[in-house]
Amino acid sequence: MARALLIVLDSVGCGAAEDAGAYGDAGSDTLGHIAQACAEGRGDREGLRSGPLNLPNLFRLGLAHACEASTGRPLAGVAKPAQPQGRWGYGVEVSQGKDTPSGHWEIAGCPVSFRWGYFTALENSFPAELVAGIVKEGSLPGILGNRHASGVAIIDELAAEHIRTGKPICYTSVDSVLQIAAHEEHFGLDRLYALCRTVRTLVDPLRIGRVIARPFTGSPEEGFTRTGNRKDFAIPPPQETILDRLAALARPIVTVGKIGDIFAHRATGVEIKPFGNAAMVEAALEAWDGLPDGGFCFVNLVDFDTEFGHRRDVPGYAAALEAFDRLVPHLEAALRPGDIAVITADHGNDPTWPGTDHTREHVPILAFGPGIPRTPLGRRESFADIAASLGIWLGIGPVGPGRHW
Ligand SMILES: O=P(O)(O)O[C@H]1O[C@H](CO)[C@@H](O)[C@H]1O
Ligand SMILES: [Mn+2]
Ligand SMILES: [Mn+2]
Repeated sequence: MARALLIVLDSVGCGAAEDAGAYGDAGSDTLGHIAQACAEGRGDREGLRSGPLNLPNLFRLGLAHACEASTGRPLAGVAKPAQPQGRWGYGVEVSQGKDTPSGHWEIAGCPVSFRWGYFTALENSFPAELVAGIVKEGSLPGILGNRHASGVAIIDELAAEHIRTGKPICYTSVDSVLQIAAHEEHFGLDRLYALCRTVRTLVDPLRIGRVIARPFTGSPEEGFTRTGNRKDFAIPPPQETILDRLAALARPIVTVGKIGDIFAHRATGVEIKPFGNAAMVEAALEAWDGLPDGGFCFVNLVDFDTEFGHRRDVPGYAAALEAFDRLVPHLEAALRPGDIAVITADHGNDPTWPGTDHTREHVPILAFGPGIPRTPLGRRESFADIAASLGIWLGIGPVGPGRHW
């Protein structure tokens, strides 16, 4: 029986979607602009990387073809192979929102049909009643922040005051999120998680997608660093996902990285959560090796987004792509006859774009495996085509409203 390996490269978009203008993102292009910057020498960083974007394995599977089909422009500085060895295409998001849950749920066969709640005010972002609720239910002396912010910057700015006062740092972004940063020792990690659970119930009526714990360590003298203990408290997907269908049929499921959090731990099987892209691929390969027939392994690689997209770090993003590319042959070697692997993304996060938020983009879709034909997938009108197709591949029928390939 077939097995399926689905890898989401978090934020690796391949060109502005037709509706990107409604998100302030017309012209954004995560992969295209990284390739362009690298071709022009703006992707160089001493000791890290230099030169044109070098992704020989992903290009061999059809990534450059997918980018060009999405934007109508070739990737700068990249010679694309004449005949890709994978099935390549790109997906268009139908859900309203350029956030991680929307992208992942749609990939899993559950597009988001409702509108998320957002905290749109840049300052004093949280309604007064909500702040009062957080303070009361969390037994807190108050909160800091209460505005739109980039996570690393707001910790640098407010961590000392947080330690002095015991007030957690609460902030948001253009996404449907309420993030809480607190010091692992001074405030306490378990206490931060408990606070996030409390706040989760408070923001449920506001349809906020995620409450995110952002623990950090350090001191004013040595500086502060976010740790790997980030935890997302998401609302569950509103309808069946491919995970639900597989779990109901007692199929083996392994989820790696943020997947468990994103699906509110519903039908997420054995959850593995190492820190960092390389460790996640390694853990996924190990789990895949022991995954029985009919099994599904669903992986999210978050570093592209968190470490480089939101930080608007082009050389860092390019280096992370190149590091992943070097692991692709290991993924290919791990596929047996009957297996399929799909590499895709959940939204864009163009590191050359103004601001620090996600960008509304198409995503690449690369499918490969020993028995997979090399015909193009073309343009897919929903990310949900992935769940529909993997459902068929796994013998459980198409899942969700997508059209299978
Ligand atoms: O700046 P940081 O804290 O990384 O926040 C980012 O992470 C959040 C969740 O992905 C996004 O909404 C974005 O604001
Ligand atoms: Mn994401
Ligand atoms: Mn993000």
